[in-house]
Amino acid sequence: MGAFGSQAMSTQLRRVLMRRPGKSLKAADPKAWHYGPTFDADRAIAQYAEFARLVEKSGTEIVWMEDDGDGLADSMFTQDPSFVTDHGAVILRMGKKLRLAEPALHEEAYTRAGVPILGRLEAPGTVESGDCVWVDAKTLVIGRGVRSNQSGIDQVAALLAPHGITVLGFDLPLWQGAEACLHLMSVISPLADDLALVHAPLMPAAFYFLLQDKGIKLIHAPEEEFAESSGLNLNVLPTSPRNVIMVAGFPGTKAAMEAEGCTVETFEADALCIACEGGPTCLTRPILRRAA
Ligand SMILES: NC(=O)NCCC[C@H](N)C(=O)O
Repeated sequence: MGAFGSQAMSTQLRRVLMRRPGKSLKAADPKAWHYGPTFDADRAIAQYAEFARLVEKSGTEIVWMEDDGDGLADSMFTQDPSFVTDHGAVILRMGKKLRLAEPALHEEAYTRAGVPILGRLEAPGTVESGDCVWVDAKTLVIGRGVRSNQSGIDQVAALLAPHGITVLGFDLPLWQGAEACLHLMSVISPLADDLALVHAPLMPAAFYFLLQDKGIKLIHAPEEEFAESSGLNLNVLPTSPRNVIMVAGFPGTKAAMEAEGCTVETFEADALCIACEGGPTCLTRPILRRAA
């Protein structure tokens, strides 16, 4: 059996599922996929390679899936179709219809990698893991919004309850509409057990107060950088507590994290993350996070 278990957001990343963009991204119709004006598949592929290099440099093992031209352009965003608990992987059901085939690809990859399957979501339930945040090892928050619905949240809660895990659902706003991508992780990136980067105006109020009650310090990312990047300035991947990878070009956000003791690495991602609406956390599905 392969190593797995990830009921944390910033503990040392050891093993991660990623899918290298290729033929499907090159063939993608930007209008159909809701990709923005800076989309350029060849540049996106090159920017992804640099991101993968940074992940590997952190000492993380990458379990690879390849894009052989199945048409699933968004499947490089491996954060969303599944998540991994200490008891196995949960295979989700996507809210974005163009992504419905992706969870089956994750299930195949987990089977190859020796990760057991804890359960699968069924229609009409939808949950995308970009909406899921562990606030501690026994509490999973899910943002109910354009991608994740109550049926999906109930199904995840039923799968996790036997393992002593509580699931809390909090409402997200519609913001830029049903076609755009606003996940719970679009408004927060946990950076350490006691620290998170946030865009408070779009946070569910109950979630904001829960983090405050838990004594988690919130860094408020500069509003103008959030607006300029459609939120990709704060989609930051911790490879270990206070060691993070972010999209280049947002000096105010970077400085705010450095002021709290974070070490920040950046990569150019205008054609990849900004255009395709997903940042470094979205490009990775942690399989194992474990402290030394
Ligand atoms: N967790 C994330 O925020 N994932 C980003 C997914 C972007 C992708 N274009 C989507 O719309 O699903």
